[in-house]
Amino acid sequence: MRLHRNLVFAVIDALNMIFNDGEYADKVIEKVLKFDKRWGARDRGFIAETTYEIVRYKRLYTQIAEVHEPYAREDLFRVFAVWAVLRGITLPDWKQIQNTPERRIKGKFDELSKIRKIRESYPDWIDSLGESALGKELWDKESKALNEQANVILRTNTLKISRANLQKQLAEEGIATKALKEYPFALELPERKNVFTTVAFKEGLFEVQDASSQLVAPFLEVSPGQKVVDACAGAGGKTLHLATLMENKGQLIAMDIYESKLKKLKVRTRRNGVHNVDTRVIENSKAIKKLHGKADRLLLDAPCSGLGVIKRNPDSKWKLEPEFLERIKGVQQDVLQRYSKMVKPGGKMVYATCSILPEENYDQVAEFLASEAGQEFELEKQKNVYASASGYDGFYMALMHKKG
Ligand SMILES: C[S@@+](CC[C@H](N)C(=O)[O-])C[C@H]1O[C@@H](n2cnc3c(N)ncnc32)[C@H](O)[C@@H]1O
Repeated sequence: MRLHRNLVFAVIDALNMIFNDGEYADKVIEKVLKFDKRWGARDRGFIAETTYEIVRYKRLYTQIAEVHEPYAREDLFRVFAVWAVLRGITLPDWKQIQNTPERRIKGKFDELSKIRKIRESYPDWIDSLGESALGKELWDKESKALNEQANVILRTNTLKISRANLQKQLAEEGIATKALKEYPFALELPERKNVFTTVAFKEGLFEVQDASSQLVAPFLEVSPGQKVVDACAGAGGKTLHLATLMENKGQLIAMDIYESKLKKLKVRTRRNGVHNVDTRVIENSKAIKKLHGKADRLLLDAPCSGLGVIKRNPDSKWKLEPEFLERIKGVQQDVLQRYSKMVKPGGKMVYATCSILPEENYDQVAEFLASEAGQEFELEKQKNVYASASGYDGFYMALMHKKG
């Protein structure tokens, strides 16, 4: 591979914004890719993938490069040179990376790779938490699997098209896909492509949604005509999926504390041809009380650490803090306690997170079931999805019913 100066400079700029200015990697990539209109798909791919790879292995690469935060521009070039040497790329004769000690880099890599938290690049606290929560064997696998690049997965909007026909239409638009056997609505792209410019996307024939995330809505066992509440709907990834399972019939109430997210959801419902969604901002407890005892089904797709979706958001490894985890666990239990009252007798509720930590998952459900609010509920089934076993994001979901 030949390195192009302007593309490498774009990577350095991106790393500076992510590591030194604390900006989110996805937003930074979006911004940097706009620097030069002449860049083609390959150039863009190089910038995005190299930046993400360096963010993923930040601890390993910065330790090999012997640089410390905040990183000067020359430090970021040293980190980049480490990445290139370990990839077996011949370094060009640029002054920024002159005298890169290739043998020393390889030697340090061999030495530091013996230590999991450095090899897989996790902060100390996440690495010890992962091992104590999941056990050494599972965390060894999971910490590695969460560093793999996430493939693009689509969910067919079955309100408009079947999966087989969507696959055909995308093929006509030059997008090859593979139907995933165990995920009835999913198509996976073997090769990364921008799917948002396709006619199929503009017509609302699919949404981009990880395969594990596609397991959540079916777990709630909804049917057409029901009254379903999605209480942490955000921009509506799962709301849209619930609407397809309800065949656009019945009432689907999408709630969130942020109006801005619900606005994005509305745009998506229009594109998807979804007509049964009613959005409600949770400004105070009134919005919840109004629905006490009314819902046939309730989805609590709770805010969480996101430790299951590190593939997609590798910078969260460096942004997440123990205090945030403690705070979010409080929100998770509060949501279970107060929002569960919306379920009517005989109704069902799913509590889900994109975390792999038992303290955000089963432990929360167990605490809820043992509390006064949980007395009327029984756990029907639960599922832990690990990236190392599924190849997709890490998730947790628990289905509970309220006694009739
Ligand atoms: C995991 S995200 C939801 C993702 C969304 N369901 C999807 O599939 O695209 C969790 C959501 O909970 C919202 N949230 C945080 N605290 C909340 C609360 N107390 N009540 C309701 N929603 C809350 C966040 O704004 C965020 O959108």
